[in-house]
Amino acid sequence: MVLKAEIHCHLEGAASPALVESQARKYNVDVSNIISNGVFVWNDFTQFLKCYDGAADLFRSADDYALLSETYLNELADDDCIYSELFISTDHARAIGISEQDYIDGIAEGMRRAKEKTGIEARMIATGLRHGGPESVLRAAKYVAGNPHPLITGFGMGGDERMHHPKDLAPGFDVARDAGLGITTHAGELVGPQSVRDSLDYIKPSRIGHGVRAIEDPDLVKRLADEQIVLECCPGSNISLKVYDEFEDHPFMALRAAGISVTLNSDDPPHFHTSLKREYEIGANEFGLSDVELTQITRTAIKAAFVDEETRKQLLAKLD
Ligand SMILES: Nc1ncnc2[nH]cnc12
Ligand SMILES: [Zn+2]
Repeated sequence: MVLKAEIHCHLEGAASPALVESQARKYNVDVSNIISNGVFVWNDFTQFLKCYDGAADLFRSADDYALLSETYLNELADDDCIYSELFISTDHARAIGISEQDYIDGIAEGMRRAKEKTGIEARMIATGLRHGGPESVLRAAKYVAGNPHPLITGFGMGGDERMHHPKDLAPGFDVARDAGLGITTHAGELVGPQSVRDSLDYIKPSRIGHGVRAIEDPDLVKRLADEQIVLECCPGSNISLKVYDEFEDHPFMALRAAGISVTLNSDDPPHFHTSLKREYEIGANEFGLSDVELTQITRTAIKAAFVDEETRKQLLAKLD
């Protein structure tokens, strides 16, 4: 049995079609535009984001969010996951008209219940939405910096990487860093190496979400290895979004061979027909990783986690 850890998963993107359909019944909403035959439907990244927002729109109270985080974390724990970092977005709270505080308290309550039941440790990474622009990222950062929560330990950014330059988005990350939060950002998923380089220069993260397209530039690969930047790789997501056609084209093993710290993650599991368990299976079956090597990947994730040192020590001890 390989113990697992996940440091890149979007909470709203982890809601299963069954859970979204049950929420749709609760709020009497038609979801046939985003779910067909029990599967999320979208064709490209832009449509995926719309589908994601449609699912997120059905979580409308602290109780709904507690149910969502508890359900996902219990599933993870069943698959031998001991640690999970979930991307959250206070923009979603604003979109559904609940307070940021209710949104965060609901998620924290779900985390508490899952931990009580399974022992799984979890933290939140607040995110700004890139396509919302610099002001919206700054607003999200200011909220979490001004309202510290013990389970919010990082700040990141998702959304459309094709929009806005990291230089313009950096002020929000400066606020979050000054508040003591760990920093990560999506880059090198939809856009090539320049996006990763600009993110390193201006956003100064210790981790990059995806980052896989760095492989297109050998100097950047060396920089990522030298600076010990950890990549939150999500191979199933990359295949689903057609960043790569086949797993044999995926650069996971090449990045790893170049000395970069890589991890395995599910991103938005039901949208990409995956789970953390399946990502580890991809590691074994497509990339040829042994159980010892997969456990090393879990260790890398925990070493890179945005968590206090005592918790990190306890988690690492479980792997020995
Ligand atoms: N794969 C992804 N890339 C960028 N933003 C996202 N938000 C949710 N999933 C995402
Ligand atoms: Zn992501």
